[in-house]
Amino acid sequence: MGGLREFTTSTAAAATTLNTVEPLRRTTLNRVFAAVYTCAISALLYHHAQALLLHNKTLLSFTISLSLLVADTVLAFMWITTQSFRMRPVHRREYPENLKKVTKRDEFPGLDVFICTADPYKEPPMGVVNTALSVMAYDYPTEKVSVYVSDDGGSILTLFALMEAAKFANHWLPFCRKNDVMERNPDAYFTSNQSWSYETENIKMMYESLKVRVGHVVETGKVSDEYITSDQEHEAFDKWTDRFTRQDHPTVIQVLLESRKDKDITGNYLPNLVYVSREKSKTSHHYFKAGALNALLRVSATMSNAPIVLTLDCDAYSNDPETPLRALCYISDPNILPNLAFVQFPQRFRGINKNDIYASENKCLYEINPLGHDGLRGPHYVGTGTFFRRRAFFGNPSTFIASEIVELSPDHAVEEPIKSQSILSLAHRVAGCNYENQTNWGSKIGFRYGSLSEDYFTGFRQHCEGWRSVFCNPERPAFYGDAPNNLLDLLHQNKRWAIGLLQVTFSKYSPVIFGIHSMGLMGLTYSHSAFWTSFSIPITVYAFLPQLALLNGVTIFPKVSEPLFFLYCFLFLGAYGQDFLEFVLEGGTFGKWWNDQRIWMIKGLSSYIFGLTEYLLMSLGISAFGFNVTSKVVGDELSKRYDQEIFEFGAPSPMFVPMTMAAILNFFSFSWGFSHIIRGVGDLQGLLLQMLLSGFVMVNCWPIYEAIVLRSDKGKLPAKVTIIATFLAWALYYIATSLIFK
Ligand SMILES: O=c1ccn([C@@H]2O[C@H](COP(=O)(O)OP(=O)(O)O[C@H]3O[C@H](CO)[C@@H](O)[C@H](O)[C@H]3O)[C@@H](O)[C@H]2O)c(=O)[nH]1
Ligand SMILES: [Mn+2]
Repeated sequence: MGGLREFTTSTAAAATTLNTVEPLRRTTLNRVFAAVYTCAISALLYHHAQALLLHNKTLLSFTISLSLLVADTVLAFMWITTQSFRMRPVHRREYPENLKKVTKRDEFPGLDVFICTADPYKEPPMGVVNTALSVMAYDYPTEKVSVYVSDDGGSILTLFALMEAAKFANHWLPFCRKNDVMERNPDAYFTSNQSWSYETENIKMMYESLKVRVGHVVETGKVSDEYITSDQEHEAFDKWTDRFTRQDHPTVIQVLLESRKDKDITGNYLPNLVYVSREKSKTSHHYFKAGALNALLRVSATMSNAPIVLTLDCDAYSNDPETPLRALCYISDPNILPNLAFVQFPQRFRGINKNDIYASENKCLYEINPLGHDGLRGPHYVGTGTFFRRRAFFGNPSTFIASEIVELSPDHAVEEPIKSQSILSLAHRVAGCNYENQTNWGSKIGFRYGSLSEDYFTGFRQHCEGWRSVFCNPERPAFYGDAPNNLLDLLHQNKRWAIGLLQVTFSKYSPVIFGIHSMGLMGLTYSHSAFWTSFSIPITVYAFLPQLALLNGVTIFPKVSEPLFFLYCFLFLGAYGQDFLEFVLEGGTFGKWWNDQRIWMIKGLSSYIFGLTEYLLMSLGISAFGFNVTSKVVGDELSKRYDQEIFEFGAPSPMFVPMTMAAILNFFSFSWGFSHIIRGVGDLQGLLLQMLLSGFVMVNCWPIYEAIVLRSDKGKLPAKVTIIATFLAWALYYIATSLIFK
């Protein structure tokens, strides 16, 4: 890593500002509010405990007090964990224009880009091609850039697409440079660019014909001879023998472009482009994406061993060619560098509809909470858009852990050309599926194993080791990816995350114990995500219990005349109000916030409950962990409904059942309450809060009512789900009424 050190000192010599950091103005207010809110929570929990200990004479009052105590304790705990990122939020800014002033481009450190893909049908090869081209065309010395694509799908289609990309890069890279193109993802460029010239027309035609060839190959599922132009390509495709399957195949490493050798049409060097499909066998564990990334860490070490590594999901294309320079503004800062593990850019998504109906932007996770993390040890690693220092994968900032062979060490210099026999055979060796046996990979070095949320776990372990990270959120989004575009995909994705988090929560590295012990408040930020699934407890309680009580005319909240009534109002409005303010202050709109809180409720009634259940089953050995890749394919009809902001249910799934039950039950309880008010019977004062709550849940459930009653399109709620949910809601009412409310 000599290269990185020299680079730092030379820039440090010039006293030019590369980055600034500033506390957010709302910090003091946050702290005052935290003190007041803590008192309010304590008062409420005291009230519940008292009710439970002193006044519980019947099964009814006991059940109610206990449920409310448990639900509110969970909410209180989760609220406390959020304080960790409200205590010291910061905004950073970086000045890449200054970097250009003080450093010569040929002093920039090398950059290895890792792109992961896993399934040519859920992750169309054209998407991978566009992502690869967008980073190959970075505004960065091309001979310092190496792009490695990991293909866990072991697909000849993806390899073919990348070969085509390599040929197209010859034209695309000079075109971008010459015309100073911002969208270096060709697809995005041709969709948005309106000004035409002969040159543009020409390159567009090339791109279109590439698309046709790749499309044809993907459609037929094989690479026919007409598309193979050289013996080298033949040799590569010949590796796909009859015995080759995605779960069982030898390593395939194909150098598609070699920098310092391959030149584009204007005579400039091209970056390295390497296709890697690590060895797979049915008898060994592959650790999903973490395993893929570790294989890339090693393969890239043998070939280019750049000190900076950028990890990207295959859909996360670059939207700004300056991005590596922004990362360098931190990496080259001698005040930050010694402990710096990574610079994290937020995940941003293309094609989100106006009010973001599925809250796919995940604004709190990707944009708001990281500001708070950044005032402590830095943002969590979110899997993509992350510039790592290679050194951060080998031990803590002061103690280096060597890997088993010297060639994989971060300061090992690669002397030979990457296509040389010795390099290629070493690269194959380190991509083998038994290579990691009896090594520290996945436990002490590299990306860490043991969680389906490998990003969360790896970043967490690095922070525990004493590393820090930096959050970089420039105005022009650095990367754009694909968000799930239907409800079920979203719920499945969140279920996977939930399971991944639980694997960490209940490991020996649990954030609440190990995390808080090793890094205090920062550990609390990780505890917040670790217990996401626990939100399902209060959400379930508040979606069903007050409503069942209402249907039985039983009051469970304070009357309007009692002081406790105002405590409830304050707690509710305080939490929602603060959440709303943060959302809007960071550029959100009311519409998006509203959907964000709705989706939170929906996840609580599906992803989290099912994630928890599946985690338990898996821990008992009843089912196995799997990584279900999120589809990046968009169907026409589906995307039309998405653009109209209509919820997509479509396929019948058990995940829809609890939320539909809640919708039905809240409708009936609200109607019951309403009819009693009209008739002037019942205790309105006592039942008011329950009525308000039912009303609130109903407004949130509006898309579900629509999907049950008003719609006839393919995305409506399947009748099967409605029937089962109605039956279960009725059964719940019947059981509760006859056992508890009798
Ligand atoms: O065995 C596998 C499974 C997945 N992937 C890749 O992992 C990435 C993320 O998969 P995706 O289905 O898009 O999951 P998301 O939930 O959308 O991804 C988020 O959550 C993941 C952890 O669950 C992180 O790895 C991602 O970076 C983060 O964007 C994709 O590029 C896949 O190709 C692999 O390489 N190998
Ligand atoms: Mn994804």
